[in-house]
Amino acid sequence: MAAFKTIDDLNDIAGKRVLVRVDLNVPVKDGKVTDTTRIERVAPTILELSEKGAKVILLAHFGRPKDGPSPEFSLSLVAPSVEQVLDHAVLTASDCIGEAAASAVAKMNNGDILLLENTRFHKGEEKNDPDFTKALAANGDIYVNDAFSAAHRAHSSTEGLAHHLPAYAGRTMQAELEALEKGLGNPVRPVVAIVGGAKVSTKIDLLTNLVKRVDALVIGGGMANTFIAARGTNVGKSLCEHDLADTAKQIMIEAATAGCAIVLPEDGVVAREFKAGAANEIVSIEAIPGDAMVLDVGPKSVDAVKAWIERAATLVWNGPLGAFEIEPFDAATVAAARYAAERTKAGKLTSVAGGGDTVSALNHAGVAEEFTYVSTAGGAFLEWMEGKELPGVAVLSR
Ligand SMILES: Nc1ncnc2c1ncn2[C@@H]1O[C@H](COP(=O)(O)OP(=O)(O)O)[C@@H](O)[C@H]1O
Ligand SMILES: O=C(OP(=O)(O)O)[C@H](O)COP(=O)(O)O
Repeated sequence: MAAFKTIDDLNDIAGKRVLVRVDLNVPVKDGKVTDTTRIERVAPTILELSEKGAKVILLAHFGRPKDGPSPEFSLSLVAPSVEQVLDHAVLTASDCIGEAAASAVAKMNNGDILLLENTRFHKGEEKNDPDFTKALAANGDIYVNDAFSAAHRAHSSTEGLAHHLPAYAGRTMQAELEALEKGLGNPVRPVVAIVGGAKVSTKIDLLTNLVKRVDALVIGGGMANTFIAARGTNVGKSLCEHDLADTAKQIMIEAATAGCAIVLPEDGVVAREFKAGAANEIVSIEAIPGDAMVLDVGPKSVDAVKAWIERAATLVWNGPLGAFEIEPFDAATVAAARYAAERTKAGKLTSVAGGGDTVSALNHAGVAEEFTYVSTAGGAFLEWMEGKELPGVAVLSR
């Protein structure tokens, strides 16, 4: 029996208003969704509830809007892709609470699917504010959380709602937890983690505990620049969070104590513009020009990453090694992903990767299907790896 209630515990839901928290935080370029994996993963829950006659009301965040509603962060950009993936009409509302939401819900027929606007357009969402949570709850009879990738956030729509409405785990939430437990519950050593990407400040703290659980931590992407700068190396105009230098140093100390190798890039591919085809050169990591930025790790670093993948029995990967969306800065991520896929196919490696952009990068490399398991979650996946309790999961527990 699952540790929490699932959709199997829901009976007679025809006509019931079911608030379903999904993660629609998908990569978008020029106003178009570039990877629909997260939508595909939540589709079974949405369609199952709709087929059972529920009024399915989708709640989601999109990006990190700072100052209330803005077109850039509107879920109306994502709605057409949701409709396409579901092959079902999707109604929309211009707000997730108040009159706009209530009147859209009142017009729903059994089986309809409605996508409410970005929950983060309200400050109350991230504060898990009880009044905001009540306003969300007013539109539902039942709450289903299918957003494992947002379950590390104790927000109104990911945690608060479970205190107001009968709460259930969706199919993806259930499947993610089961698959991670199966693949990483008792990982075969050596365990190598690759962490890269751009969300440095929200992920760097996680590394303090991760180094106690893995044998090597390979750092790439924007995360690597922060570590290299902490060591005193000039990183030019690279994406780097200089104020996290002390955290980075502390992680290196924790790693040494725990016997975890920290692997930083030896070389980088630098450019002066963040755009596809920008003029670029390979430089030693100690010689980054002051007016340039590292957009990918270099060939020597790729060899080192591959050597660590070869040594690993289990690979855990979150965050691309470079700005993979713009060629040629996808080279290291693609090479490492293909090598990990090759080792997995040969039966030498259990490979588990997670994160919205990481999934997109693996799809770009053409190997997502060949990994042992690909989670939709990045930060939540790393926190799960650390052994931390995820608020969105804990609140569903029986
Ligand atoms: N060196 C770099 N400089 C700038 N951006 C980078 C660099 N390396 C990776 N990125 C960016 O990191 C982003 C993905 O990071 P992140 O959101 O942390 O991953 P995920 O969504 O998989 O958890 C991508 O958009 C990629 O372009
Ligand atoms: O994309 C997400 O995180 P991830 O990139 O760490 O997987 C989730 O939707 C959570 O988003 P947030 O990190 O803005 O809270």
